[in-house]
Amino acid sequence: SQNSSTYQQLGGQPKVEEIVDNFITEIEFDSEMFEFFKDSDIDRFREKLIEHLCLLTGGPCQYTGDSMEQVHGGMNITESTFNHGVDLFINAMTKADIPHPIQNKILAVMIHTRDQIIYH
Ligand code: HEM
Repeated sequence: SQNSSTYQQLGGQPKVEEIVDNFITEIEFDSEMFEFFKDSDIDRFREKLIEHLCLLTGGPCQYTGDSMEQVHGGMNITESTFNHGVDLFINAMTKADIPHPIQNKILAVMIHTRDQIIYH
């Protein structure tokens, strides 16, 4: 409905966690993406991405991680790598059975982080 948040529509915290876990699996099996994460603390990444996705979709969360610029600024992420990451995220949502209209709502808010993540 118009009055409920995207967070509620996608299924709340259990679904946010399922999407993030699926996304981590997608990254692990993708050599281009895994290269960026090979020295990362994946438990921290999981925790912060869950908070971030909850907040991004209007859920009752606080984000305690670093800013998108701080985290991604030194990584030289190209537009093509960013788009590839979005594709993996779509796979993660599809495997969590998120309906396509809800996927589109999530992508619409996520796209605002693009300029903070791509290398300029
Ligand atoms: C496809 C391009 C992307 C790449 C290659 C990438 C890469 C990374 C890497 C390697 C880390 C871990 C940093 C570390 O170990 O300290 C990270 C953290 C993170 N990323 Fe990305 N990322 C991408 C896109 C995104 C997008 C689209 C979002 C959200 C909309 C996002 C949200 C986050 C968050 C919330 C963290 C955790 C920040 C923290 O720990 O404080 N990333 N990213």
